[in-house]
Amino acid sequence: MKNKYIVALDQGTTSSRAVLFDAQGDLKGMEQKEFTQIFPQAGWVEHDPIEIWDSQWEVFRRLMHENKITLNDVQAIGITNQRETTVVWDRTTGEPVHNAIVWQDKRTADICEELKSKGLTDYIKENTGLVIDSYFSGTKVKWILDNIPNARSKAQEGELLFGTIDTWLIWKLTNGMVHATDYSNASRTMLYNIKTLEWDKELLEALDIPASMLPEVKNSSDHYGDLYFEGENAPITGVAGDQQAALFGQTCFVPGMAKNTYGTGCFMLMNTGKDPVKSQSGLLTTIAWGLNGEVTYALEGSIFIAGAAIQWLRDGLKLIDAAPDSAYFAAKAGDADGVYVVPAFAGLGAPYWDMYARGAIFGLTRDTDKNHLVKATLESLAYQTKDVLEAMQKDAEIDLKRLQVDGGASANDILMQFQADILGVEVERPQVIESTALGAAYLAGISVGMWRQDEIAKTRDVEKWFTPEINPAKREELYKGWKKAVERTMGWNEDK
Ligand SMILES: Nc1ncnc2c1ncn2[C@@H]1O[C@H](COP(=O)(O)OP(=O)(O)O)[C@@H](O)[C@H]1O
Ligand SMILES: O=P(O)(O)OC[C@H](O)CO
Repeated sequence: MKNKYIVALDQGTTSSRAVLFDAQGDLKGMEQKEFTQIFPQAGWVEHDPIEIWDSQWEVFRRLMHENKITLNDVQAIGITNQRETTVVWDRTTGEPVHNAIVWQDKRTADICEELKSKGLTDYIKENTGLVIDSYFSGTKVKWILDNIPNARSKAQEGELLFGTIDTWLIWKLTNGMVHATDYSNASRTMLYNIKTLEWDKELLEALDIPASMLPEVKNSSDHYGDLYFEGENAPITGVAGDQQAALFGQTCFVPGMAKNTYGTGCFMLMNTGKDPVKSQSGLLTTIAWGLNGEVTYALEGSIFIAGAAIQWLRDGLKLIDAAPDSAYFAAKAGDADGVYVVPAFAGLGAPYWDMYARGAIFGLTRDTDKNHLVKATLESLAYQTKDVLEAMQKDAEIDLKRLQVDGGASANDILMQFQADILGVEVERPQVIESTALGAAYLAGISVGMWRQDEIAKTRDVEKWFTPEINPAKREELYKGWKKAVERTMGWNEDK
């Protein structure tokens, strides 16, 4: 009889994690490893798929050894991943034909323009729930097939496979036996029809992508295959994109419930139930998860740069030694004193969708110092979140009373307090801010009968609430400045 642990493998944009949960959903151990970010030229971002795999396998092994467990103690394994990031590999050798093209990569802006000029904007919105943007996988696959010698002919002969990172990991974990993804990841490819729940033939044709490259799409809670390690095995039974997994981990099971995850980027998702809600305000319609053949939809506001702006303070400007230090300098500043940082380093996502926007700092005076810059950068995460929340309230026609937060940067109290202030709604931080891994664990555990969805919600614990403290006039004045700043960054790179 196996003991009751679940292992979640969380493959994020900057690091791979393996997380151990017990039967109560309590976090019992975590191992993490950063991997190389490759920037071949301005606007391009790549990862080495082999390094991704090696780092994920290393943290898994470390987790098992550090916690002195074997797969005999593990009921099931969940996988969650940075979404959209695209890997194409050889079916026979298992070798990637190119580095993974990361979700932040802007090289396919021209392919996006072509799709727009073919009049596909409405079709794509209607059927995939997405806007045409280089963010999604479809144009990245086309770029690889167009640019890597012999790739298209090999793909046409059925020799190449495409996958997002979940699919790549499942393939590696099962020794090339399983080529599959889940509904939530499929819905981020811009190749998947979220209404018919099939790969979309018209889009495959428009992008010249052979259907033979595509993975099978399964429930998020389902048996994907088995992982073997040191003579024992455990089933892989949960798979979801990291943002959808976080929505599940935050137990946002009822339509109208929303969470915001502050990682490299920042992603707000609201459960909208069994019917897709079409956004009129620059949000995405996406699949939250699929359970027992039935999908739940979500509205999503995707912000490309959030914690990455704090990394920029650390690695680019060298203003801080570590991300948590941002709280110390921001506290010294008090307020940003009219300074606004718009971190549009990778264009702007929701609700603006401007691939050509670039970052800028506004409102500098002779008095501006390091502390103001740090505070303004932290504030930019909160302002971007407000942009998205306003759009979401409009689309879903609801007034959100509280926002459930998680992810690395949600640990920052100064940021969370400013977030509550600028939104004018309560911000609620759970005990486990690793909601992404928890969500993947829940999906895996449900599949093997360890948990029931209706029981999970009762186990969620809140660690801290942040209540709005500034007056509405001040809030409005600050936000007006932000909107003005954003406007001035838009289209900056259009002529390049
Ligand atoms: N205390 C903090 N204050 C502000 N930002 C933070 C803090 N801790 C971590 N971060 C930021 O959060 C991000 C890491 O969060 P994480 O959830 O691990 O992201 P990901 O899954 O995208 O790799 C980094 O970009 C880092 O700069
Ligand atoms: O790796 P994260 O946590 O920054 O998430 C990335 C998103 O999945 C991109 O859509």
